This record gives sequence, structure tokens and C-alpha cells, in this order.
Amino acid sequence: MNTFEIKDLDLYYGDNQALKSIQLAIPQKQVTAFIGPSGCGKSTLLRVLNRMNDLIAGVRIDGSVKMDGADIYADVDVRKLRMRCGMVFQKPNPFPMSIYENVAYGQKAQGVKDKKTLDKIVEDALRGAALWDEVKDRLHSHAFGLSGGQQQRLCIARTIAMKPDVILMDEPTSALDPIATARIEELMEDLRKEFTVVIVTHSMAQARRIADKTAFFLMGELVEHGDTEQIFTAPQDKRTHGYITGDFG
Ligand SMILES: Nc1ncnc2c1ncn2[C@@H]1O[C@H](COP(=O)(O)OP(=O)(O)OP(=O)(O)O)[C@@H](O)[C@H]1O
Repeated sequence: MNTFEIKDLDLYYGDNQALKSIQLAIPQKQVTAFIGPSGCGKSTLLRVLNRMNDLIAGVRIDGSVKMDGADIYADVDVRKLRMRCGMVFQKPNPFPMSIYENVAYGQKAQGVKDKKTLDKIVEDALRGAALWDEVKDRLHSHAFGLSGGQQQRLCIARTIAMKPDVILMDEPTSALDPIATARIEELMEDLRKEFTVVIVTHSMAQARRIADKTAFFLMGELVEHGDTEQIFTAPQDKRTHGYITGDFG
């Protein structure tokens, strides 16, 4: 089963074409990594999936993107789409409030008021983000008191609390040290059981460690995609081979 089916996708920022005729299926409950050199369109394609590019003036999109069979550029409520596709950014961006309030925020905004219900949502989400044990005794402390890696896991918990189907991650570990990075990579094992995960990463080693599928982009083109192991050990395209062996990038 595929969560997303992307067909003949072209994306332009004004006159600049950033994505060219992309064809890609993103499978359900697997981790798909987007790799490629800077400026190749990885983040742009990630933002296509929850229509974040709509917020950028001058963007034009042709082609079709289906999520669970429905065209997300035709007949979908964008607010609901963004709730189904949570996003985690490069730099941890907790809200200026307590750990608890960060995680409960979205559900409260949706009208959930019952304290027991919220307590359970917060605990489940913090457990899901492998942060519960570290923060359970200080849930009402300010989120800014957490380390960078903990803040990023808090952002993951905040995303999980909205019960999305998909988690989009744009270089989620690039601002973190190796230990905090390892914690988030370990977490991927659990996340893939419940969510479709799409991650943009600059680290080929990271893609190889955590992704089931890998897609390699170059100058707006999707050069090759497939099982991660195959992409790294037996790439079909010589440009993929060149990139993974460090000839360029
Ligand atoms: N908001 C924007 N407005 C105009 N052009 C943009 C915008 N965002 C990206 N671009 C252009 O689109 C192309 C693809 O950029 P994108 O950020 O998607 O690449 P990327 O592969 O994610 O790069 P990086 O690895 O450096 O983050 C680039 O030419 C970039 O300059």
C-alpha cells in the first residue's frame, strides 16, 4: 500500500523549475529518505506533501499528488491534510510554554478539554517520542530548559499527539550532536510501525541506517529510487553511483 502517489509533478518558483516530472510512490508505514546535493529539490518535494508550498508566493504546481487515493491538490481540506501530515523541522522549535502544554497544544486547539484525556495523550505522545522517562517529573517546566535533542523529541511528541498518518521530517538531526542524533535514529524503529515517515537528510549514512526506501534527486529530477540497500549497493544510474561514492555533492 502506498500513502502517496506522485505523478508528472512539476513545481516552479516563478520562472525557476525546482521539480521536474517527478514520479514517485511513497509506501505506507515505511521510512522513505530523500537524498541529493544542496538545491536539488528535496525540501520542496517534502513540502509538496502537506501543501506547505502554498504559503510561498509565486509557486506553481502541475501534475498530481494523491494521498490514500485522493488528489491533495483538488478535493482536500488543507487544514486537515496538514493535521494528517505532521512536520518536524531542522531546528527544534518548541513553543514558549511548558513541556506538557507543548504536547497538549494541538489537541486543546481542537477543543479537547478533559484533563484525563489530555494527560493520556501527552503521556502517550511523550512515550512515543522516547522522552517520557526524561521529563515525567517536570512536565510543567518550560520547554526551553530541555537540551536540543530533547527539544527535537518534544517536537516529535507534539506531532504524534495530533495522531497523524504521516510524519515529514526536514533534516531533523542536522542541528543535533551525534548522541542526540542516535536517539532520534533509534526512535525511527518505533515510528515506522505506526506512521509513514518521509525524511530529508544530507547524511547518506543516516539514510542507509534508517530508511527502507531512498530517493536520489539531482537538479530537480528524481534520478532513482528503490530499496535503500539496493540504492547504496547496486545503483542503476551512474549519477547515483557518483553521488554515493562521493564524486560530487
Ligand atoms: N521559497 C523559495 N523561493 C524561491 N526558490 C526557492 C524557494 N525554496 C527553494 N527554492 C529553490 O528551489 C530549488 C530547490 O530547493 P530545495 O530547498 O527544495 O532544495 P534542497 O535539495 O532541499 O536543498 P538543501 O539540501 O540545501 O536544503 C533551489 O534552486 C532553491 O533555490
